[in-house]
Amino acid sequence: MEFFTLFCTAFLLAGGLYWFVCILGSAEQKGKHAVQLSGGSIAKENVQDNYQQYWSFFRRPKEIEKAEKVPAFVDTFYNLVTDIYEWGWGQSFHFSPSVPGKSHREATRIHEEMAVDLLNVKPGARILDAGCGVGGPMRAIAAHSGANVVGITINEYQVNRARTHNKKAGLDKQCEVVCGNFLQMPFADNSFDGAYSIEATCHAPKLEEVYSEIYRILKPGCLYVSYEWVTTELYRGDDPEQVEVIQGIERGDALPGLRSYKDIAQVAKTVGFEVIKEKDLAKPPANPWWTRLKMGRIAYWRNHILVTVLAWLGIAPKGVVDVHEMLFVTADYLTRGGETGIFTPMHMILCRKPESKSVSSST
Ligand SMILES: C=C(CC[C@@H](C)[C@H]1CC[C@H]2C3=CC[C@H]4[C@H](C)[C@@H](O)CC[C@]4(C)[C@H]3CC[C@]12C)C(C)C
Ligand SMILES: C[S@@+](CC[C@H](N)C(=O)[O-])C[C@H]1O[C@@H](n2cnc3c(N)ncnc32)[C@H](O)[C@@H]1O
Repeated sequence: MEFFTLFCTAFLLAGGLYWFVCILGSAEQKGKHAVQLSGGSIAKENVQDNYQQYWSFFRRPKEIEKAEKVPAFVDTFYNLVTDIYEWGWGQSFHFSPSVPGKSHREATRIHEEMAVDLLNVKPGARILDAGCGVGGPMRAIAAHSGANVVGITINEYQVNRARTHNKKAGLDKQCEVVCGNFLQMPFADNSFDGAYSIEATCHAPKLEEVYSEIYRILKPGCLYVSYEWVTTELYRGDDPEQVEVIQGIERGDALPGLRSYKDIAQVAKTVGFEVIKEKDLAKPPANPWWTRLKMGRIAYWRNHILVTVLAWLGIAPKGVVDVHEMLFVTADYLTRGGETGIFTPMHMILCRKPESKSVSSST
């Protein structure tokens, strides 16, 4: 009898633990499980040190001004956060307006499909995803449009994750992933029929550099759409509370400095684009994008306990607790940025590379 009681208790405890870690702990059906959390390409024992290194960029503000150091700093950031993002958010690392009656997953897909619809590309076209993450948008866009998508990301761990997901989804023929810097892309001039970037170019120290690269690889007459992270017309740089929110967003999201909405079209024109459309997709009638962050407050606490226990057991790297804590704080700054309207992660700009000027034949 005693053995039976012991057996039942152990069975219930093991079942409960499995449910807590694998069912509750995974917010997305196909995301990572909590037990698989890693530091990306960083060895388990070095995660904590790399987290400290990440913070040192902000402790010494001069470092961040050195533009050439930014891609390496962004790479470290994505080693630290990629698994947590996938586990707690899904395979698309961006926001989208909430859509009444639709799940987060559906709202995300709608936002991604809108990008490729704006590009007006035909099935079989070759399009670029600048800053592709683990490829959530790339797969949705390839499936929706029939285009062949080439994604580029600075982070090698994401390249491997994206390739694995592409294969699993049966989209590996249509989706290619390259590890590289979008400030110096390994692609020929005039070789793409369209390009998009979703919440990625905010990591570029100088927007001109990434926009001019995208301009270079696009065929004349083709379109580029970007969803940019910017401060809005409501942002006041002399209000300490607002400055704190914006700096909080920069620190928790590896941003070398948020730009103003006013700068985006200006930069696009400077590198040669014609600006066709510009719109903050977060503005009403769109529903708030930040509710998904707010509604997960209980889930955050559950995740925090889970991550702490897994690190204590030696299953997750120690530094993962710090990274999770940092994201928890960042979620609050992002929510405040959204609620006050001083920040948007979806300032959309649609541009065209002009048709090449016809060369008049000499007589
Ligand atoms: C475009 C970028 C990333 C945007 C978002 C995908 C991420 C920004 C903040 C992230 C998160 C914050 C809180 C985390 C939570 C504490 C954890 O338990 C589960 C994951 C989070 C919800 C996580 C998920 C991704 C974000 C929403 C930037 C970097 C340019
Ligand atoms: C917030 S994630 C968005 C990913 C993807 N667009 C999505 O929505 O799921 C930003 C992406 O930009 C990439 N990135 C940032 N700086 C980069 C650079 N200099 N070169 C290439 N990729 C970069 C990151 O590696 C990451 O994949």
